[in-house]
Amino acid sequence: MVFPAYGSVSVPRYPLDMLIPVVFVACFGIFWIYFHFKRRYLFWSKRDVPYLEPTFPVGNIVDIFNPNIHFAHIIEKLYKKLKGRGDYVGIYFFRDPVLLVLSPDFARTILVKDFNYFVDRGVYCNEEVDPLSANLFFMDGNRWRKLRSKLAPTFTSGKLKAMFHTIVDVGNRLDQHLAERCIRLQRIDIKELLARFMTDIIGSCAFGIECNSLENPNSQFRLMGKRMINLPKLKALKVFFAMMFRKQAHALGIRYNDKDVSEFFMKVVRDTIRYRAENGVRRDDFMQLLIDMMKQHGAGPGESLTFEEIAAQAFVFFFGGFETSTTTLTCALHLLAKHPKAQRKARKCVRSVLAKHGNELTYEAVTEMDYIECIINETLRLYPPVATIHRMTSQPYQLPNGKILPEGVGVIISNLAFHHDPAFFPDPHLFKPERFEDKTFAKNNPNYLAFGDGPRMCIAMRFGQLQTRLGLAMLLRNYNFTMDDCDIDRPLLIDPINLMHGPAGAVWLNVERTVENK
Ligand code: HEM
Repeated sequence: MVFPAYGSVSVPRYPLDMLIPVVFVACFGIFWIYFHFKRRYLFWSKRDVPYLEPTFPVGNIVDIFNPNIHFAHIIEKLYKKLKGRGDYVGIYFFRDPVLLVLSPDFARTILVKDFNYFVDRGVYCNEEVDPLSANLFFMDGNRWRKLRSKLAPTFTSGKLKAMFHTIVDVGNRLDQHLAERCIRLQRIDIKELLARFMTDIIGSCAFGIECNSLENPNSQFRLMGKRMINLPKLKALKVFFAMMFRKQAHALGIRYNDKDVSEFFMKVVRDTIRYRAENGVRRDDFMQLLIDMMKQHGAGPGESLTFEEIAAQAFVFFFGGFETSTTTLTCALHLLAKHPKAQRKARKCVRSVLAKHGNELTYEAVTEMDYIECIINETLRLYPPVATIHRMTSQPYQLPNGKILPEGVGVIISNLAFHHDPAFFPDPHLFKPERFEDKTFAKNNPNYLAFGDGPRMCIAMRFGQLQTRLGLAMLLRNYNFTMDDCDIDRPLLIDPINLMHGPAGAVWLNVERTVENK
């Protein structure tokens, strides 16, 4: 064995000559990024668009690193600051120019009149690693157009009527569930209860599956729903990175849905399709309509709905359906507990319409409950679950000042800011369902964008309205909702990390079965 002589052992060196190139490369990198950003920051001035001076590297969204503020509130804050500078203003999300729309009329131009220039939503998705992201919400261009026209017939009033009894069945189970618990006053986390209720409705309507999460809070569908909504901080950061840096996120293969969540939904869809085919089962639900579409459109290449496409649409119906409607109903009940007079009026409306319909909750009865409609509209005005509307130029677009926006520039519309602007809704922070008593007010109002607008507005608006109205009617018919005195003046806190704009944590209300004339 040969031992090296002490004198020949080479002493490890951490020398300056290794450090210097590293520091040099780092400095060069930082300078390069800095100048790259600075060049990008000339985008709006070159196009004579009024803009807000950006700060390197965050642009105009400095608050993005504040973990206590929701993205929709950051945009609302910018709107308040910049309002009065015209129809639109240029801002920057990190290095990317984004057009912030300041007037509802210009919002309508983008969403409706000039829609052909703004077909894309421009949100990140990566179909290769995450097949469920190939859904209507994320898709762009011609693929979106084709899919939208195929899916639109899913939500006609005829189809909704056929599905109505499925929703009522789940509603009856909710009634029974509460009846057993609320003979005397009970304090209930209404958000959790409604999330389970909505999971059961959407599970049934989108997948044709009895999730039974009302009875079993740990049902797999409920757990999956929670996983999609309550993002851990690291995952939220990843999603946020993907939104801001789409190309880089694509290259890194970032996915929204965890692999096991994705596999769970794919398996449910596969099993459902197989079960129905083998047993000749048909149901009045979205899944059946999707399966029928797979058969109908199976003619030409590119025309058929593939299994992955079916799974992705069922998934977006589940995700889009349960969280938006849970948030709406939770906020509505919270507001009604704060405003007992409005709650009594709503209950009276439900009971008097039901009396006319032989005490049966029919489709026609629910659509006749005008005051319930006003409450849902006012709730969505105050708390829109989708609180920013996104578009991206899908071809070069000439701005009203004659300058051209190239393809791929983001556009953001803050429906939350419009809804809270006293110029459009006097006393915007007060709960006044009566504002919507004139039925045309919500329909033709460019300031009210709870479901978006134009060809890309919420495809399931009528379904969302139906299930929230029905849920509210069922609950108000037999239950009274109140809150403890100490909670009356406390505002509803919004969860800053959730992609949707909805309440943070539990929402506790006192629930009690009511007597007929109360
Ligand atoms: C109260 C309930 C709901 C609200 C407030 C709501 C709101 C919205 C909004 C604001 C958009 C974006 C519109 C735009 O960009 O112009 C949207 C899109 C969408 N929503 Fe809803 N939604 C609700 C319920 C539902 C339900 C129940 C489903 C599914 C069953 C659903 C599925 C979708 C889909 C698939 C899109 C994308 C449409 C497209 O890009 O073509 N939503 N929703």
